[in-house]
Amino acid sequence: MTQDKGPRDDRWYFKLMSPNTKGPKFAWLDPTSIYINQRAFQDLLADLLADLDGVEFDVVGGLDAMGFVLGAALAARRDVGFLPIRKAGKLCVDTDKVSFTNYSGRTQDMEMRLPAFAPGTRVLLVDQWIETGGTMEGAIDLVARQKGVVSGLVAIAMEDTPRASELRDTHTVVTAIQPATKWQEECNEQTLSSFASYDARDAFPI
Ligand SMILES: O=P(O)(O)OC[C@H]1O[C@H](OP(=O)(O)OP(=O)(O)O)[C@H](O)[C@@H]1O
Repeated sequence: MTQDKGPRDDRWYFKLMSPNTKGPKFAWLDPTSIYINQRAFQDLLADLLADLDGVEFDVVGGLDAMGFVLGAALAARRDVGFLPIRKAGKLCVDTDKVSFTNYSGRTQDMEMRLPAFAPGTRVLLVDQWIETGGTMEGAIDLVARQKGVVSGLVAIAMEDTPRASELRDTHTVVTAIQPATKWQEECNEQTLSSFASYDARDAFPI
């Protein structure tokens, strides 16, 4: 059931997120349009940072590719370093590797440099969006294997799929789309009512 969270349920910048125009091989949603617009990007960061208040971490681990944008911005604001977790075959240093399957059903490999941090390091994992949770689970594994501590998971949106919901039960999760809001319901249905009036020009830099 929808829970009215007042202004928190009405984050104006969600309306800038683009629908898929390329068909089922692609994600249903493209949040990157939020990044284009200075006001939207700053408001998104401010909302996430407000909810991260009290969450302690030593480094932000950003997931390839779009988690780099959000993760690096949050790391800079919180004055910590940034650790890229990359799709396989890109890093020219020693790496640890996991396989994961994401929303597309494709199995891919993901790598993190080895070593990346000392045991006990607190890592905040950031990705743009979580659907099945497969990608995030892979990143959690990589951190655990180097004896890091996952201090939280951050994304713009996380669908209430079974594995993603399990992540909410087992970790501190901060998402711009708040659980039990109308945006969350729409996200679960993989269509936003704002798509009907979507205009790419609304996201243009001011
Ligand atoms: O929860 P899952 O089902 O695993 O899917 C979520 C992943 O898919 C999207 O990225 P994508 O792989 O499309 O790559 P991109 O970041 O390069 O756009 C998203 O940013 C997550 O990384």
